[in-house]
Amino acid sequence: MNKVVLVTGANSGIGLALCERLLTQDTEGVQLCLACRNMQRAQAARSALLASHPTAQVALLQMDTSSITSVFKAAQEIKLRYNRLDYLYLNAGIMPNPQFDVTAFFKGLFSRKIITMFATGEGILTQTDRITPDGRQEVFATNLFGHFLLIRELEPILCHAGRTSQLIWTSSSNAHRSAFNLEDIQHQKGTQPYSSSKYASDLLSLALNTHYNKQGLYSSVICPGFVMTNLTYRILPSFPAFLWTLLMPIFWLIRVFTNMFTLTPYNGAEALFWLFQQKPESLDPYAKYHSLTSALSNNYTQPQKMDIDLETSEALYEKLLQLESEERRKVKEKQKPSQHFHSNRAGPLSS
Ligand SMILES: NC(=O)C1=CN([C@@H]2O[C@H](COP(=O)(O)OP(=O)(O)OC[C@H]3O[C@@H](n4cnc5c(N)ncnc54)[C@H](OP(=O)(O)O)[C@@H]3O)[C@@H](O)[C@H]2O)C=CC1
Ligand SMILES: CC(C)=CCC[C@@H](C)[C@H]1CC[C@H]2C3=C(CC[C@]12C)[C@@]1(C)CCC(=O)C[C@@H]1CC3
Repeated sequence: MNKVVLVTGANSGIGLALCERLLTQDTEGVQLCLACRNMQRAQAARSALLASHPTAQVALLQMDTSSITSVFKAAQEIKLRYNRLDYLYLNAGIMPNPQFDVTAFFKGLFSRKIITMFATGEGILTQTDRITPDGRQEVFATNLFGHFLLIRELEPILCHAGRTSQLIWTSSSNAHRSAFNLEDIQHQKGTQPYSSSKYASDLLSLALNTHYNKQGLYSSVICPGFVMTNLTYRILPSFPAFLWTLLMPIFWLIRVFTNMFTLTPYNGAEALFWLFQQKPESLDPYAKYHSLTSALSNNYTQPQKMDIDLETSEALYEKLLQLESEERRKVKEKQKPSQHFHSNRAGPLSS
């Protein structure tokens, strides 16, 4: 039976490279669904995939992970289209308005933390977040909460007796405990919403394993390394794309010191692809699976223990469940007037 694979943020960068790799390995055996916010970009991605794999099954789905209504609507559509979902890649992500601290960067160059700085971006990046029309912090909503709601909505097709399904989060080496605060899970107060959202995804993955493993659903976290994509190009907006290309020899040199400079989306997708081939029961819920590229350009995947604990992961899970109830209540409130006219029809969000 074909494996059904859904990838969020699949129209570019690491998500698109993963789709290409999945089809290259098994064109006929995979039913791909690209979940994207922009259908024009999604169409372009589909055409590119079909150009190299003309017989592949590639479907498109409109979903904006920052919008509660869009996520609920997309989940309904997925449940109508598929009666099983084998892999759900939670890959869509943003880092809006990044500010690159040039002074900290030059200080870092002459400190003992130079390798860590290049591997994680620690200490040199901050962001200014925005509020979504739903009233949530945009980075939290896009990178974490929209995905959480999607998983909860897709529970019936993810959890099946007698078979397993996998959730695979694209996290980051930039995920730090210090950026995350249980009292401010949306990161309203700080300047590192990206790091906070990625650390929250590490915690949430652990909690999902605690709550869903017995139903055959497993969650893992990967880090793609540092990859040149739209997300990273925006970090230095005044830096045109060709200057990034000119920096490539320096980046290849840095690879001698840190194998986290995977640089291409293909290399960055290594761990995502590797997890596709693993038995989920054999994976470590406390590990982050890193895509790594050696100085000689060999790709491999390596697990590294995450700086997370069960207690914090459970506390975050509880808070997310509370937010979920709030959102469901709001949606029901909005539906109330129209219920008058459609009294006997169960609404898409009635679960
Ligand atoms: N590049 C890197 O070095 C690293 C990246 N990552 C993570 O990898 C993931 C993929 O990013 P990457 O490939 O680098 O960057 P890209 O910007 O190329 O890809 C991000 C994808 O997410 C989509 N997306 C963004 N916001 C939303 C939204 N609200 N709803 C639906 N889709 C959305 C984008 O769509 P659109 O094209 O419409 O913007 C795009 O398809 C992200 O989670 C990122 O945090 C982690 C570590 C390092
Ligand atoms: C020579 C020169 C101008 C170097 C600039 C390098 C920095 C812009 C990068 C060094 C490490 C990079 C990095 C990221 C962004 C760009 C760097 C800071 C990320 C934070 C991007 C998003 C992630 O999820 C993790 C990345 C870690 C490394």
